[in-house]
Amino acid sequence: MKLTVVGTGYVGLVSGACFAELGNDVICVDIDQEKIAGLKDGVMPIYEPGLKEIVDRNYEHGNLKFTTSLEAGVKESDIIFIAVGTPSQEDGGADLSAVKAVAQDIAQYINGYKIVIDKSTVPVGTGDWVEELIEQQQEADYDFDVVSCPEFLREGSAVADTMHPDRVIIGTESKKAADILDELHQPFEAPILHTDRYSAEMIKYAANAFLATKISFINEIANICERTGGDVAEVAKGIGTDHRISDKFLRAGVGFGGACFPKDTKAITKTAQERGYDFKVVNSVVEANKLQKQTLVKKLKREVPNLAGQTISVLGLAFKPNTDDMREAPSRTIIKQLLEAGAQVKAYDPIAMEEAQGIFADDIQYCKNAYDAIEDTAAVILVTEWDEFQDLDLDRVAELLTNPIFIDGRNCYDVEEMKKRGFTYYSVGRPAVNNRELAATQEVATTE
Ligand SMILES: NC(=O)C1=CN([C@@H]2O[C@H](COP(=O)(O)OP(=O)(O)OC[C@H]3O[C@@H](n4cnc5c(N)ncnc54)[C@H](O)[C@@H]3O)[C@@H](O)[C@H]2O)C=CC1
Ligand SMILES: O=C(O)[C@H]1O[C@H](OP(=O)(O)OP(=O)(O)OC[C@H]2O[C@@H](n3ccc(=O)[nH]c3=O)[C@H](O)[C@@H]2O)[C@H](O)[C@@H](O)[C@@H]1O
Repeated sequence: MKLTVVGTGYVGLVSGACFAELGNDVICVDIDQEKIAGLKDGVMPIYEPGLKEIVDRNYEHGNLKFTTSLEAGVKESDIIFIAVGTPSQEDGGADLSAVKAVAQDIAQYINGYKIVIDKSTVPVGTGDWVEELIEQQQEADYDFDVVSCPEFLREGSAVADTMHPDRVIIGTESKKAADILDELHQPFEAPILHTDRYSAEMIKYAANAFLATKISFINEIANICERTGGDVAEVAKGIGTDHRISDKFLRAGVGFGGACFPKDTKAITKTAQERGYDFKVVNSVVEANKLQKQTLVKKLKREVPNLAGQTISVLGLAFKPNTDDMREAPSRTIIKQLLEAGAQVKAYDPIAMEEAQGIFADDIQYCKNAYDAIEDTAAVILVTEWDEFQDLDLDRVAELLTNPIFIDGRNCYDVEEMKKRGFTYYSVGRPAVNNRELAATQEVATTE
């Protein structure tokens, strides 16, 4: 089939490349000329494992094309995916200006029956006004259908998620569009759910809000474990074996970040509020997440109450491993807190260093590896659980630190092991190892 994907970001590029890989002719359109020129030269605008191979292969084969011309994209394809960004506005609502711009362009260039698919995450009802806009602004009277097919890929595993989705949602009441889209999605061999357009739009927000709720829930259980005793990893395992709960998305940590959970939780509460409904659960999820991002520096301050003039190392800047995306990354809150307290920051991330320079400029020191970041610092804060941070040479880490203080935001290390090695070790929802208290206990033990 002939497809056009408008917006060559994570979703547009990955889904465009995957549809091409499955034998379709795909045109990827973007207004960003530099991005399109780079893609034509084989330069990926994002770091995503496995993506470059698929893009290169299909570009060379001629069934994946890149252009800035939406006119060509609309005229040459029967199916047009809208995959532009829908970032948060100041009030938390979704900024739909890019979706509107694309809808206007589609109206201008439509030249026959088209299926316009909204793949961007958009509030319920967006499909209605996209349809109205195209209907009112097109010059002729071409038939078209507007369908909601939300995307569920995760960054870092986007290619695998796209190729093997848990399900495909097709939100339309048009039988013609549904039949064509069934055929398009057949090769994914995934369950296809047909819904009306409103439900499809809501499914996306409900899914993200629910997953975010699981994370904030387990983070709060972790915070309580720290006060009562108990190990949150054991608790997560204990509740996760109940199939009704499942063990997925129950890793306590430093709060969720990224391009979607933060913005989509705010957008769904905003939509509810606009309709006179206070979405209490998700409002609390947002609030709990904001506080969670601040917990690591609070733990550090228990050991180093005055951070002014101290140098602290931060391991991991991306919001999660296997991506260079730093949108709403917890590292940003942590570094801001450290700088405001007068500390200096040495940071390292395996992939996101360039991205980080665009954000922190000269405010922090960029290091060439984890050990370089740790050297001569008063404490290390592990923020993103990249593989290479889960297997550090701990003796070397202890030697390089001026104080063996290790704040682990992702529970990468074993508490007993860290105790044995003499670290002051704080993790999330597990017992802390505090050298001062340890020394005191040992003293008591010796005197007794
Ligand atoms: N990033 C992710 O993992 C996921 C994102 N989503 C949703 O998909 C949508 C897209 O997200 P991302 O791919 O992350 O966005 P992005 O910000 O990475 O990319 C959006 C692209 O759209 C382009 N664009 C903006 N206006 C345009 C226009 N008028 N014509 C052509 N191109 C235009 C931009 O230049 C940019 O390249 C959002 O609604 C997001 O919530 C859904 C699932 C996963
Ligand atoms: O709408 C979107 O854009 C996407 O948002 C998330 O995907 P993504 O943000 O790429 O990454 P996740 O793996 O979901 O992680 C999000 C955040 O939650 C955190 N997280 C995740 C899982 C967990 O158990 N604990 C936890 O703290 C991660 O560290 C990260 O900061 C969803 O998982 C995707 O299904 C969805 O398509």
